[in-house]
Amino acid sequence: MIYILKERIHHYLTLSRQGESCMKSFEKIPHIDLAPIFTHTDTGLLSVADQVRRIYTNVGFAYLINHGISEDLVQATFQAAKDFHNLPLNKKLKIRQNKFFRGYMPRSTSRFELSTLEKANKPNQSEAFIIANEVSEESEDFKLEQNLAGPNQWPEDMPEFKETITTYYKSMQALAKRMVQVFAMAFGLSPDALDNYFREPTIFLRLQYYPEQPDIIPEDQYGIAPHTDYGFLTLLAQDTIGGLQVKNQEGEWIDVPPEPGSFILNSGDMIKWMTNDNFISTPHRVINRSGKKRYAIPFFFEPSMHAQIAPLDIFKDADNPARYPRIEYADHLMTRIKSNYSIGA
Ligand SMILES: O=C(O)CCC(=O)C(=O)O
Ligand SMILES: [Fe+2]
Repeated sequence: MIYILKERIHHYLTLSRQGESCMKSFEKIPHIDLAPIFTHTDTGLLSVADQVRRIYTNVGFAYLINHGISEDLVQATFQAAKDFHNLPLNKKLKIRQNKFFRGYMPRSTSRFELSTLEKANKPNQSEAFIIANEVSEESEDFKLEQNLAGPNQWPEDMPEFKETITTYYKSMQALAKRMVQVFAMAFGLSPDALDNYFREPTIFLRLQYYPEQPDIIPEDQYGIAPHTDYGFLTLLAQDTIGGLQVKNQEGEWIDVPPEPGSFILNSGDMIKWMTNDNFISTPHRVINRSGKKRYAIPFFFEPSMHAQIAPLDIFKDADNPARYPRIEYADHLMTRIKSNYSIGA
């Protein structure tokens, strides 16, 4: 099975390199039905991997349906996000984001300054509650207080909040791990070929809140300014308000309207890096023009801090040498965080 996919991907990559300039850009976001990956049949997995390859070499975003996560859990998590953001400011500030990036991020403390994308001069009009992966107290990073290795912070007296968020986190982690296997197959590798990069995955779960913005919004005033995600993949739940847009190859901003019951999956910079630019990491942004509060819950699944990331052999040959050097994931992540946030160890 793997062999067939490998042949196919080589054929496809040759074609897409030849036809790069005439590849049609996208105008809407495609769907991926995940039901076949839970039936564990080879053909089912292969057909999903095939769609993943087509979509993430071209669009970089898709709606996932039949993903196996209960809608009740998603709704409970949105309710928890609202409960948190409705707390009085002084309570939220008690767990203000620590130097490990965890806790409450007030408005105006992040902006995305990326040379390759549009410049954001104004801070993002959003707030967040952030938890990240637990790190062993025995680890070097924890002892040295580096690479965001430190404790999560939870609001006082809200045990059910912690329980709901933890349950959601664990469910999303299981789905993300499965999707890494699907991506491995989409790369033309065996399903477990990428597992080593995610032995101690770097994970961020953010409860994002975008307040109502005034009717007239200056050009460069965003809920989140244009950016690409730093890691490997992001699984996003958004509420019914809308406002997320992604940029196609023509430079047009395409809406990603809410579709209840689905997640959005987008590929991050590490997928682009490991595939030597064969897969893409698509710029996106949020502008909340609805006149209402917007909530969104992105789950970021990223390589282990000390994973070594370089273009994979299958994406290199004499005519296509590596476009990126080998890096340690922590170096990439910390550089991005330091340039975009007013916090970070
Ligand atoms: O709020 C959203 O819909 C997207 C958030 C996002 O892009 C991010 O947090 O990286
Ligand atoms: Fe993002």
